[in-house]
Amino acid sequence: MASSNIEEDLLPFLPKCEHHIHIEGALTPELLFTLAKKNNITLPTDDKAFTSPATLTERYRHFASLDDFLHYYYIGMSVLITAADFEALATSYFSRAARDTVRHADVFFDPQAHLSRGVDYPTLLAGLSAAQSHAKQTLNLTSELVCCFLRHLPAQASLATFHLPALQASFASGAVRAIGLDSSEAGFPPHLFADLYADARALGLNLTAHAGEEAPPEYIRSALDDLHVSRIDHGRRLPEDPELLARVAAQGTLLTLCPISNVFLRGVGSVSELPVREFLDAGVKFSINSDDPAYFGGNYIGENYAAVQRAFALSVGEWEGVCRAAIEGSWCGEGRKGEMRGELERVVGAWRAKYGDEA
Ligand SMILES: Nc1ncnc2[nH]cnc12
Ligand SMILES: [Zn+2]
Repeated sequence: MASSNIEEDLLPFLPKCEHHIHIEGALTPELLFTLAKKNNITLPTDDKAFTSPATLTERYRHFASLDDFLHYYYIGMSVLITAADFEALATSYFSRAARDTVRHADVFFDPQAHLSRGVDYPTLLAGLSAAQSHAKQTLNLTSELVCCFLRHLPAQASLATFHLPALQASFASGAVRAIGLDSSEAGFPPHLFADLYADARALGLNLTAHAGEEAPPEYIRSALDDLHVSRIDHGRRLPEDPELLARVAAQGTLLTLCPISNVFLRGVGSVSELPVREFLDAGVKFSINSDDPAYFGGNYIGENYAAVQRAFALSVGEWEGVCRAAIEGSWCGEGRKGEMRGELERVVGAWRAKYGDEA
């Protein structure tokens, strides 16, 4: 039997599903400067990081926390004005993701951060939808949109935004089939958003929320009990509550882990400190994702898979399980899941035929 290196011989070929990508977090410094120029947006003059794409890239290597990152994230997205800008952003993400064999992506976007700047919802949705159609036709990459609400703003504001006619129309048409909760975590517990999630649930939307990225496991419990989410974004602090860990495993809730993000935002010192082995041992389902790849060293999903392999040396069977959980936890149709299951079987089967059962 030939000898194999899983990182090089298997991971690049696995059909991947990305569940935790903020489209605004895919805005590269280069595109940011290009759009700022095109749209006559003045970037902060009192911060030397905004001198050039190179200085901004360098600044992004030194985030002190989630909130330090969010400061740059909200400034960055101020360059997005027209439908074409949103289309260019999403197309750049989809093209890059396809190179990492992403077959399906559930993509977050932050409407409140655009509406507050005077960008209307139909404009941003037109741009994102055009990029989605193009990716489906040309890249074999399907996607769904996840409308995220900003938890640092009053819950009443998220409810008012949710009930705007333009958002309601996007839910009714199926253009947007899910909601999420993001931005600063600590001090903004999920239960504050129970009314929003109750209304979204009544419409049959899929539900997720960031929890346990910086804040303790009580936030994960609140997202489950008060918001009734079917996924938890991050959830890295779950093992601090063993009883909750057992419950998440038993009920099959999917965590959308973002290993390299957690290092860039100083939640952990290195990927090896994440509880990936605990999750595997306890039977907790998770997917592996990039979060805001343009802000985190240009590390997209493939690099996150590789980082997990370097830190935890998963077996081929374990990778098969991770990819299967990601497929089953995706918010795409059954037909698409069937295609991805088939591709996963073919890729793992070809690997086993070449290298043996667990080389
Ligand atoms: N990692 C993250 N956590 C919370 N909100 C976000 N918005 C964009 N990226 C985020
Ligand atoms: Zn996130």
